[in-house]
Amino acid sequence: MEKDPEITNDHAEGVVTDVLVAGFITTKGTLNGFFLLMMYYPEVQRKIQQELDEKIERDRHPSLDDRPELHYTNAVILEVFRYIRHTVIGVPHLASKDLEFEEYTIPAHSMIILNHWVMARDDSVWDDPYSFKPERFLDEDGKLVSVDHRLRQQLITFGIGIRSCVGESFARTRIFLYVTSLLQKFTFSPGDNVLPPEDSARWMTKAVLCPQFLNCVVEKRK
Ligand code: HEM
Repeated sequence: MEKDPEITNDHAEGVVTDVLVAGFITTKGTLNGFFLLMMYYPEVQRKIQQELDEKIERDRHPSLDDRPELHYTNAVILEVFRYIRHTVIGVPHLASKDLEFEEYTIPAHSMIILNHWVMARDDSVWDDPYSFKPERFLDEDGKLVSVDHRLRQQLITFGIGIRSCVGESFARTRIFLYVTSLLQKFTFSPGDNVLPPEDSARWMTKAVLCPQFLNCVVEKRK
């Protein structure tokens, strides 16, 4: 604003709101969902910790270089994206010209909104879509299926095309680092707390879906 008089308070507020809404709330929502599911599925949490113990020594912090080795952990993160699907719909787009798609004609200037929720639960794509199954992203050798695998192509958590999420790489790397750093050192359990519903359809609807509350016990691992 100091250098360019055309940049106004409105622009600055817009950028801050974008980063807060598009960046913070979405990433926080994924992490809320992730740790909530770890409490619903303690055996999944244990398997991640086991993988971390095998692949990373306890006195070394996990880093992005460890990412290709942590197949199970990566599969769980992907399944959390699919299962909670907290960014229910995409950002509205406008058809720039008349389009033909299957039996539909979409006139120019129509608003197009992707329904991520339905896509993440489409039973013609996902086997048993209402179950939390990280193994669906692993092959028979327990390795993460490659990015061009049918299921990973169908999981468009961050949208698709030139207007897809600009924060995708930032979000994916931060989520990996949070998850691995925390589970390497701590175990999450409900203790005496009541957990919010596992089903994200019963969470609060804000800019994204988020659990109403999340209280838990965090214990240092021995
Ligand atoms: C788990 C975290 C995140 C999820 C699930 C997510 C998801 C999405 C989705 C579905 C879209 C719409 C894409 C489309 O319409 O095709 C989007 C757009 C966007 N995201 Fe993210 N996002 C996340 C994190 C972030 C972060 C960390 C930032 C920035 C720091 C960010 C900034 C944006 C912006 C600016 C757009 C609009 C892009 C455009 O219209 O060109 N997002 N995001």
